Amino acid sequence: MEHAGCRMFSEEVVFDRCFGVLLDASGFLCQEFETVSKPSIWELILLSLQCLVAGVQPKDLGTLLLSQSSPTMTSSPIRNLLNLLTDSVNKLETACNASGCLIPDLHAPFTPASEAFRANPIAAEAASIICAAALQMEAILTPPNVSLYHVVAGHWKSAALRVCLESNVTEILREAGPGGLHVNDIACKNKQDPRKLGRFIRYLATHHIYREVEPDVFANTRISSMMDTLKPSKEIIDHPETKHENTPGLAALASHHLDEAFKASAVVWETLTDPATAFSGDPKAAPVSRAFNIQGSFWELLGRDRPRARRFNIGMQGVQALEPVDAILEAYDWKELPGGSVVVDVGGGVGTASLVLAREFPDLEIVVQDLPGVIEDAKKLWATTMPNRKVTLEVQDFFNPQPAKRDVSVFLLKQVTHDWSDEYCVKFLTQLRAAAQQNTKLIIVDSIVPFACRDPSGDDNRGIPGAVPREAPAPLLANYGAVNEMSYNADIAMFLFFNSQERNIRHIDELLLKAGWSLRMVRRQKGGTYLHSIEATPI
Ligand SMILES: C[S@@+](CC[C@H](N)C(=O)[O-])C[C@H]1O[C@@H](n2cnc3c(N)ncnc32)[C@H](O)[C@@H]1O
Repeated sequence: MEHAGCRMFSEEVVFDRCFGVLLDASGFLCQEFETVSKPSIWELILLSLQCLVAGVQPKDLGTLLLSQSSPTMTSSPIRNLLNLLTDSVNKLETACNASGCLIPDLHAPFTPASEAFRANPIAAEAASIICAAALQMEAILTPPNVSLYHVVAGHWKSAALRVCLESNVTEILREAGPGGLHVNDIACKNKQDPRKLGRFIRYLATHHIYREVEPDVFANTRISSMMDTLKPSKEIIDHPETKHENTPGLAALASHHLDEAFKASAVVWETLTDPATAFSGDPKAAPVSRAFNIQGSFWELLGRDRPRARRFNIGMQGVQALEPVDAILEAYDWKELPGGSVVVDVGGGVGTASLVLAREFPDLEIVVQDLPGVIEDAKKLWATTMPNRKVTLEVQDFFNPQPAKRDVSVFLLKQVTHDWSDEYCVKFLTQLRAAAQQNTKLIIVDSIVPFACRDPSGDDNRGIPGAVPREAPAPLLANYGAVNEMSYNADIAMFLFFNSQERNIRHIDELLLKAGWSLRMVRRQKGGTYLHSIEATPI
């Protein structure tokens, strides 16, 4: 007997229905979830009663039983990922509520505030786990041919992005606001064919870079806003040659990668199979030289192409700006050095890192070494920034022997080794070893590429402190997967441009040993920086 709005059952009906539901649900579980160990009879009775009252079908009872994940039941991989997701979303929301930070809105432009939540390590870690779990779930469930084509078609997406970046779609859409703009109006401004342009924007909107607000009307997302030069669209459409001047630099960097790196990528296989370049470590054997048909290195290409050189420099300044200026202070326990200790910043550029050390540690004797033109620029910089600080700004090719009679406490090599292939690195590391005393430290500051699997070397007998990075919880990839992709991107870029590479910790260890140095510890820097510090001593 049933009333409107509520159900009334006689005892017999309850028993019959319970029993029926129980039988059906057990059958369903046996058929559909063969790997699941059997729930107890009491769990089944309780849940079947709940189902009966709620009007749930036996098939759904099976699913419900799984979701309640009794300790006796084995979880599926996607259920494990879902649990990680749920747990991490809880942690992220709690951390954001406590700090007053917002979880970013995909449809709002990037601002420093939109990323502020990452300053809290618990929130940052939770966000990484959520991304890694979601991507792994996607890899499990997306048809494998589609997954493969995410990568096969990578260069088509790059081509679409280049079209939008170079034709200033982001700036035009910024001016249109969140309601977006019809593709005909976008094309009218950037002088493109709307039927072609719309297809590229839609392709990117399918990956959350831009948003199709209504058919053929597009708006920016937080991701596309990263390409914004923040200049009026008319100005950069009329004067493309100065588009990147006085900008944050990420658009310049992306433009450089979508141009030179894109073209170099097209000839990677040819470079690896040509006997003249396949096993060479020469910078002139990099794919970029083949792509642009030049005999020299990438530097020579830039030397004869001013606009590309200018864009590259603006992009590099943008990358440098992402790195906290004071990160060098965490690279070594500088305060343990007695007053008068000599720190040599090898290939130190204009001395950006040394300026920080000179300010914080007035008693250190600092030497910045680089090639002649760079040292000229360094002199100008130090004269204006720290006119009263005694510093040695020295022209020194690091492939040559170091000046004799200098008792060096620390040789610092910041972002130098990744510019060179192994054979060249061994040459300059050997020169530094020849000039080292037994107590000299070598500090290499560079990125360290993580393995995509768990690294057992933390447990080996040598136990190098810091050698193994923080690893993601199982069943995630130990390196957190594609959310942590930037160091692999950088590695491939170093190959394309310089025939060099970013290295993993075992590779760095081997390189040091070949040049007479012994790896002692790794200082993993905090705060999202991609640079870490490797300390070595003479063997
Ligand atoms: C990527 S930059 C790093 C600069 C600096 N260490 C920093 O982190 O800001 C590499 C530096 O190595 C310098 N360099 C390249 N070849 C060199 C050589 N043979 N001898 C000395 N310096 C060199 C370059 O001029 C450049 O300043």
